[in-house]
Amino acid sequence: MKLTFNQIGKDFSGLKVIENFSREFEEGQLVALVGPSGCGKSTLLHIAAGLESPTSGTVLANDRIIEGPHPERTLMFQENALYPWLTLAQNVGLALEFQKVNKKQARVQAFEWLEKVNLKGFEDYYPHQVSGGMRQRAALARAFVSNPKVLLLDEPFGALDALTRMTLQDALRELIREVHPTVLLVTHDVDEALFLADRILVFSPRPAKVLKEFNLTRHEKTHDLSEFASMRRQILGLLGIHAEQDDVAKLLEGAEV
Ligand SMILES: Nc1ncnc2c1ncn2[C@@H]1O[C@H](COP(=O)(O)OP(=O)(O)OP(=O)(O)O)[C@@H](O)[C@H]1O
Repeated sequence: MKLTFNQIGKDFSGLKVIENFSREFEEGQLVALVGPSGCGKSTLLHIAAGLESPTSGTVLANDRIIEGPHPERTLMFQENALYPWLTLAQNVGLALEFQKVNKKQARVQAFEWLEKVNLKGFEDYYPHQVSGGMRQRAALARAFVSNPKVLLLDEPFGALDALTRMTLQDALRELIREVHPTVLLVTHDVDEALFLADRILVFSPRPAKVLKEFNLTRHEKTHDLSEFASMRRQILGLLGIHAEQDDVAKLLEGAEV
């Protein structure tokens, strides 16, 4: 599904958060949104999800104006949003039950998707009985089970350690290859953006404006991102950061390093 942002502006009680944002995101593309904390990246996702209305402009999903949430556009957050009183399989299946798939069929599909994210054998565990990485795997399964046309990921792996994050990035890439949604990914991790994205938009401080766009479509990527060293330097430079890579995520999150 193609997403088109047409001259989007957004104010919150007079606070200008987004100004004149226009971009087209082609079907199946993964576009990373990178920028300083509070610049308006999540707000762009919420507008695409139909949870917020723009103050000016329109967003189109294919040729239809987005006027509210729709199951074909799925939002996933950093904090695992699994229901603690449901098992992993029930959490994943629930997304289908909301769409009127019967319980038995939903359970079968939940098991299939949990297997794809390496959680075979944990279907009947509750969220508190598995690790944070496993919870995010289950959240990925839940995001993909209803075959979304658009996936809006807001710092999905931000709370995980670096190693777990990388395995989750691999899992996400596999799922994307299979389902082929259009993906907008908000991340503070420049390496995550370089690894996953076809395009990277770097935003200014609020009100969010695109400072620069990077195109990575042709690269066949591994976690060895040395070939992107110069792009990484440019992105960090645009964000006003000249630090060792380990410090970057913390700096972007506003912490002192
Ligand atoms: N529902 C809301 N009501 C009022 N103000 C809001 C609302 N949502 C966001 N804002 C404000 O809009 C600005 C941008 O917020 P947003 O969450 O989009 O930034 P962000 O770039 O995603 O930040 P971060 O990287 O820290 O998550 C902030 O100043 C925030 O306080």
